[in-house]
Amino acid sequence: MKRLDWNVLDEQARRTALARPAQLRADALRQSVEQIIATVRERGDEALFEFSAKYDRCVLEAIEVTEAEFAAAEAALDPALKAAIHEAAARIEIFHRATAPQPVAVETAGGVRVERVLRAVARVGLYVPAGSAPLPSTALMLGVPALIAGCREVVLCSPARADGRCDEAVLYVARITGVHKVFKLGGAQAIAAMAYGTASVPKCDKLFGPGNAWVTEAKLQVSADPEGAAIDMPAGPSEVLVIADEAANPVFVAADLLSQAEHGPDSQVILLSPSYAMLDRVAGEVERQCAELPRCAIALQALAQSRLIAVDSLEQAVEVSNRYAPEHLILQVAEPRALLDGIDSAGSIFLGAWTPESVGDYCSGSNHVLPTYGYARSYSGVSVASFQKQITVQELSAEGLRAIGPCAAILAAAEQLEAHRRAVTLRLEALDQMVLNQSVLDRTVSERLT
Ligand SMILES: NC(=O)c1ccc[n+]([C@@H]2O[C@H](COP(=O)([O-])OP(=O)(O)OC[C@H]3O[C@@H](n4cnc5c(N)ncnc54)[C@H](O)[C@@H]3O)[C@@H](O)[C@H]2O)c1
Ligand SMILES: N[C@H](CO)Cc1c[nH]c[nH+]1
Ligand SMILES: [Zn+2]
Repeated sequence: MKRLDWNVLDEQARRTALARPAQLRADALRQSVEQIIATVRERGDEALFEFSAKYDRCVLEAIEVTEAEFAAAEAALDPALKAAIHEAAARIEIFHRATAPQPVAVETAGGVRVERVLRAVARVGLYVPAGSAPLPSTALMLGVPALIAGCREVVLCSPARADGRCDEAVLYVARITGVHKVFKLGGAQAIAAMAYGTASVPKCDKLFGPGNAWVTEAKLQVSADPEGAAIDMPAGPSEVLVIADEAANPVFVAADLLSQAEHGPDSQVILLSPSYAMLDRVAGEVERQCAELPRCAIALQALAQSRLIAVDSLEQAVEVSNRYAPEHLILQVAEPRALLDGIDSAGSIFLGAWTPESVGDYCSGSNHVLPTYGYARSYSGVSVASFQKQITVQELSAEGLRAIGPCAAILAAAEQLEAHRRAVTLRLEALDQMVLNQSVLDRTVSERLT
C-alpha cells in the first residue's frame, strides 16, 4: 500500500491519491460496454449465449434456470448455510420494514388535502455478482426489499459457473425471497438483457445490484437511455475507508482493510490516521494477514491501488473522508460517535472496534448494496424505497380552492402562463357565480315566504 502524507500533497496529488482505479481507464471500459449492449440489442438471446461462452467460459443449454435446477440447489445446500441465510434474512427484513416509507396525508390549508401513496416498481431486475465469487448475500440484500415492496415481477441475473450452473445458495435465496425468474447471465450483457428485453429475458423497469466495472458501466449506460431502464445507483468495486487513532487495534484494522481488498482487483481500501506508528503497524499486519488468505493474489492487486494516509488530526481525517465519500467508512477511534455528526458522505458507517464491516455485508440488517466511486455524495444504499414510487395525490374542496387559488393565479401570471392562471380563475369565478345564484335563490324563497 502506498504511504502518503496529506499535508505535503498539492491539490493535484490529493486528487490522484483519492482517485478510484476503475475511473483511470474509463474510456476503454465505456467503449467495450457500448459494444456489448449494442450486440445484445441487435442479436438478443443468440448474443447472450456467445457472451456467456466468451466471458464466463460456460456453454449454456438454456439461459433460464429450470425447476429441476432450483430443486437440486436446495437439496445440495448445507443445512447450516440454509439456517444462516434465514437468520440473516430475518434481520434484513426487520431493518428494511422499519425503514420503509409510509403513506402520508396532511391538510396544507383548510380544504386542501395532500397525500403521498406508495406503489411498487412493477418489473425489477436484480443483478447478483458471481464473477470471482458468487454472492448469495447480495441476493438477500435485493430480494428482501423487493419482496417487502411487493414488486409484480422480479427477475434475477447471475453468471453461471463453467459447469453451466448458478450458485446453489443464490438460487435458494431467489426462491425464498419470491424471485419469479432467474437467468444464468453475467456482466454488461445481463444488464443489457434486463434493460431492453430479449426473447427469453423480460424487459425490466428498474435494475438493481452491484457488480464489477463492466456491470456498473452498463447500468450507467442503460439508465442514460430513455428506452433502457432506471437503476438504483452506481454500486461498483468495493471500497472501505478506515479512520484509526493511536488506540485502534492494528490487527482489526488490517483485517477490515483486507475484507474489502479481497473482493476484486478493482477494490480500493484507504487508511487515514494521525499516528505514523499506527500506519506502520497496520501496514505490517496487512502484509502478514494477506499472506494467509486464499484470495491473497486478488487482495494484493487491490492493495497496489490502496493508500495509507497520514493526517494531522481526526478532524482532518473526517474532511478527507467526506471528500472521498467511501462506500464503507469504519471509525476505529476511542470516541466514534464524536465523529459521526461530521460525516456527511458515506454509504454505510461502522462504529468502534467491535463492528467489523463484514457484519453489514451479511447479517446486521442494513443493506450492503451501496454507492461507490464517490456517488455516496449524492446517493444512498438500496432500501425498500428504492423499489417504490412515491406518488402524490391532492384533493381540494371549494373552500380549499378559494383559499389557495389566488396564490396559484398570481404565480401563474408571473410566469406568463395564462392557461395555468385560467384553470384556477375560471373555477373561482364559477364558485362566485354559484354563490351569487344561491343568494338570489335564497332571496326569492324568503320573499315568497313573507
Ligand atoms: N458496491 C456494492 O454495493 C457491492 C456489493 C457487492 C459486491 N460488489 C463488487 O461487485 C464486484 C463483483 O465482481 P465480479 O467480477 O466478482 O462479478 P460480476 O458478476 O460483477 O462480474 C462478472 C462478469 O463480468 C464480465 N466480465 C469480466 N471480464 C470482462 C471483460 N474483460 N470484458 C467484458 N466483461 C467482462 C463477465 O461477463 C462476467 O460475467 C466486485 O468488484 C465487488 O467488489 C460491490
Ligand atoms: N462488501 C460488499 C459490498 O461492497 C458486499 C459483500 C457481499 N459479500 C461480502 N461482501
Ligand atoms: Zn464485502
